[in-house]
Amino acid sequence: MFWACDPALTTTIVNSYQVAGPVFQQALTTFLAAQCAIAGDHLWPADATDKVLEDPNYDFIVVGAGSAGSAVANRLSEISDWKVLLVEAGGNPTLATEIPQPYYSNMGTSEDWAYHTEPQEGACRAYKNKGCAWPRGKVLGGSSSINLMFYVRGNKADYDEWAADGNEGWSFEDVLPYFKKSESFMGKFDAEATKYHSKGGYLSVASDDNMHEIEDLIIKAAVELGLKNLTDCNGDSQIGVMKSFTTTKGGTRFSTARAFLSPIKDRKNLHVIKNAIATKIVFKPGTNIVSGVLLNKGGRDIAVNVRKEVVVSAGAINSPQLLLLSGIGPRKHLEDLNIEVKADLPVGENLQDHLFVPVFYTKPGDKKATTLPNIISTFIEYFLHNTGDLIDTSPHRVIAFENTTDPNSPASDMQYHYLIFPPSSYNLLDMFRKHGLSEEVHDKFRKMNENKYTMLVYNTLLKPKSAGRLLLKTKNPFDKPLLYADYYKDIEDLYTVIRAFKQHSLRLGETKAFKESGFKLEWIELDACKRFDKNSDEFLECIAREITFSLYHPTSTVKMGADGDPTSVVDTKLRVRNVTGLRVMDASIMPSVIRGNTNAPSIMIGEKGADMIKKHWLHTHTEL
Ligand SMILES: Cc1cc2nc3c(=O)[nH]c(=O)nc-3n(C[C@H](O)[C@H](O)[C@H](O)COP(=O)(O)OP(=O)(O)OC[C@H]3O[C@@H](n4cnc5c(N)ncnc54)[C@H](O)[C@@H]3O)c2cc1C
Repeated sequence: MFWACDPALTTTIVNSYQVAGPVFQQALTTFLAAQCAIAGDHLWPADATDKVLEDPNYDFIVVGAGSAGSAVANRLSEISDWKVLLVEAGGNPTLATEIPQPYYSNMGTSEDWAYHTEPQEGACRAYKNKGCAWPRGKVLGGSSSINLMFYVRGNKADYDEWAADGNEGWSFEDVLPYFKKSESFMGKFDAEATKYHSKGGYLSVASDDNMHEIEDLIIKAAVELGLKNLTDCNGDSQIGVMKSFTTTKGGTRFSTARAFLSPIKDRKNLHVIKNAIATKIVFKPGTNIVSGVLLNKGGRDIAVNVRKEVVVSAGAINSPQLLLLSGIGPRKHLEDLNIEVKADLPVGENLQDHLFVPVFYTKPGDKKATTLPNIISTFIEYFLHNTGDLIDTSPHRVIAFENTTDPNSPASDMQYHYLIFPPSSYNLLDMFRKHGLSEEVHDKFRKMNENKYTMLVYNTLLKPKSAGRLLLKTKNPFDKPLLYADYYKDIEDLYTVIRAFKQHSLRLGETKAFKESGFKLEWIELDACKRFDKNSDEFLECIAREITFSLYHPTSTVKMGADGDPTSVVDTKLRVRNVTGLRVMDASIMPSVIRGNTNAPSIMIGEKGADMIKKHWLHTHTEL
């Protein structure tokens, strides 16, 4: 029970403040009601553990209620004859997940799987444990409940490249209807928007006419550097600078839990079991035909049977982990762990991600915004009036895309984000500590941010040539898998980041807009990079290898590919090869990571995958 929604508790709390007078009591009541309205348990489907125990037989079992899984469960349960079970390792969204602005506050909480990459020589060197932080949502809505809410679909070329590699049905033209199907676009429908956006879907996509002065500044500076000012990176062209659309509505985050689960929370044929982990896919004895899933809830094993199909939507880390635990993966790796091999497939290979390296700009400022009374009044304003700084992700909404080798190419190789930290904001939320960076970086960032606005330009490598891999550490489903990011394994990736520094991020300081604003380039003086001249490539390389970050977009570990593609795990209908009754639908199936943020594409994959299942079972009625 979310405490602010409990009438008895609310009355007790309010009554205990009688001495403060009726006005205060009224304010407190409104405050508690607002909290309940934002994140109360009544908003989400109830937990169905009792129903599962009573009758553990389903037509479909969907593992993971994240970006893709929530969409899949919703669409499959539209067929009232189908009994659908959605299994989620986490619980309900919380107040912290639902307030848009302090998104990094969810890192390291119980709503985060909190993965870290394995130490590697050439990147993530400035982290305490030498591995980059890979947060993943462990909550209804999955990573869409803890993400930064940018609504970006990627570049048309991404999908056309997938199709050109033999993934029939996955060109941009093929996937656009599924992006539109999921979407309830809240911006203006001009000619371009009408082509690319739609109103009828579940997912609110917000476009805000208000421009924060810092957003305006960044756009002006980027335009000075030659980028076009666009209104929509999901429109005709992606290359340029713009204010991103966001998955927010009415002052709250619009996760896929809010979009796809909340409106159907009482649907009779959809059961949602929460805080339950799928530990193994089960097969009919002596066959490769899937018969169900083994779950673990609070230490208790629960076997659930499936009549039609299991859909794994546990994300790019947990989906391959579950397949490997179930005997689907590289033979040698499985045999080394004494796991019976069901299908010898390259699960966990081809791990791709977007890394970013920050460049810092600072300007003197007043600490006032981050003093305790100010923070409290900001929260009060949010709860009582649903206005103020917390209602959206302003002023962090600007993004830019460019191709650093060919300015005329329609396909980007770099994306820029710009995050602004008010003076002393580390007191409120220390992004560097949350990510596990060393005390040295943390202390130097604090010093930098003490009396200054600090802008971090995220130089994000969009089309990495390097790929890593995921392996099981042990066959215990509760042990985290080993994540080898292998950033910069292909040295071209490092060169692209350095080019981006020189073409964009370092040049921002030379623009009239930045000069007038007072923002100046400032480096964190890392001991490891001290010996290099700041104008040299060696210095930039050092920075790129020390303070490497993940932009939280791991993909492609259960790669989709055409028949005959030995690197693929699923076919173009997302069916796991050499196994019957099992599909994977989430970011892990992307043949290669798309040039943009990965939430909207994961939802699209869920929409398209669910449609494939419907077409199969409703129109052909054949066994898979
Ligand atoms: C901090 C952060 C910021 C980001 N910012 C953005 C952004 O601004 N815009 C954007 O487009 N993208 C962003 N992303 C990326 C985007 O959110 C993800 O790529 C996307 O949500 C992935 O969707 P998915 O369905 O593949 O997996 P997820 O959404 O991660 O869903 C997987 C779900 O499966 C559950 N699960 C896992 N294993 C099991 C199991 N064994 N049993 C039961 N349940 C299980 C998980 O708990 C989770 O709920 C961000 C991600 C993070 C973490």
